[in-house]
Amino acid sequence: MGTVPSALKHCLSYQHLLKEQLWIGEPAAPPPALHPGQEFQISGLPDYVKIVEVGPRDGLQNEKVTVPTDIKIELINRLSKAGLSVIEATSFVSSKWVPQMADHTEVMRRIERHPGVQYPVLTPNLQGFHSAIAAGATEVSVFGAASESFNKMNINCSIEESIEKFEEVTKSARNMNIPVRGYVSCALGCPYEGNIVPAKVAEVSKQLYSMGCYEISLGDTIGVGTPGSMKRMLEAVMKEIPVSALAVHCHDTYGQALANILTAIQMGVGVVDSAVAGLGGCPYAKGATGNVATEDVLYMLNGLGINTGVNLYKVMEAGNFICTALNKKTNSKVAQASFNV
Ligand SMILES: CC(C)(COP(=O)([O-])OP(=O)([O-])OC[C@H]1O[C@@H](n2cnc3c(N)ncnc32)[C@H](O)[C@@H]1OP(=O)([O-])[O-])[C@@H](O)C(=O)NCCC(=O)NCCSC(=O)C[C@@](C)(O)CC(=O)[O-]
Repeated sequence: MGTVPSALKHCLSYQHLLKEQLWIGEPAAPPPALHPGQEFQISGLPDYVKIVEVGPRDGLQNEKVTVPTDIKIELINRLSKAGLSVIEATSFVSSKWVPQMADHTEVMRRIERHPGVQYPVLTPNLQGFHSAIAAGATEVSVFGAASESFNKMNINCSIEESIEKFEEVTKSARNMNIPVRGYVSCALGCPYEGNIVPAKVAEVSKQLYSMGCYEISLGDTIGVGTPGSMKRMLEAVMKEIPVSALAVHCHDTYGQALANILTAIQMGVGVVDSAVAGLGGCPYAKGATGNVATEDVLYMLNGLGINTGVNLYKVMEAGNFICTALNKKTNSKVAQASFNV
């Protein structure tokens, strides 16, 4: 904001904008009446998009300094009050591999659970699944990849071996009525193999869907995708899986995340993963930056008249809380503009 004249800054002050309906999380305003012959330029948009907030897990897992458990719990509690219906809380992985998530049990036991909010956790195998259930998880996610090299680096087994482990998890989960979500990482590129063909993404997605995952989240793990590659990948996956069961999970390394999400929702995808303050990165994808910021996704969706049920201002406050606790600057453009940081 350094070169913006102060008069303009005053015009668009945070206090002023907060008074606008868009900013306080009220249902999106109905579109203005059209003149005869006038059409909206953006077609095929849904009325509602579900946001899956992954900040407490994907966002924090990559932090170098151990984040105190109380801070994680407070973050989740604040997000729960913002109207989000899904908050990915932690992961039941090896603490030798991802030390930041070692307090998973305490997090799950101590968070305030709000009615209507799901708190899924990552479980790569049966061991993680049983620990998660013992800690009170009522929804889990398995996480595979469309790249052999990434899968090996991330969960120490081949894609085929991982599918066998995930089948064990989904079978146990089915017996306990626990919903399972499936991730496919490297859907638009891999840090070790580069380009990934859409057919491979479709193949792994189909395997996860066939074993009972109710939703498949397609991860642009290193944020290299563009609307073009997103469209090609989704076309391939949608031949195998109904679009109603798909989600997109975009990192913003190359600044393409919002454009990619818009492309996905125009193609019928109704679920978007994002992280408060754009926190994040994957420990096994060096150089990849954070997830797309929840605040920025909400701002875009509000502007499109798409309802999410989420209060943008409360998410911004939660983002401010975690950034202050971590002593870092938010990656959300919306929060930067609003708080003048
Ligand atoms: C998957 C494992 C556990 C395999 O790890 P492994 O070493 O191959 O496992 P193992 O079965 O050979 O067991 C070795 C040790 O790990 C323990 N172990 C075994 N399983 C568990 C478990 N569930 N929880 C806790 N401990 C576990 C097990 O008890 C044993 O302990 P020891 O006897 O040596 O003391 C390991 O590779 C791991 O933890 N990897 C970390 C994966 C991870 O969290 N990655 C980041 C999340 S994925 C992501 O960010 C991408 C995503 C989802 O956001 C989407 C996108 O952006 O694309």
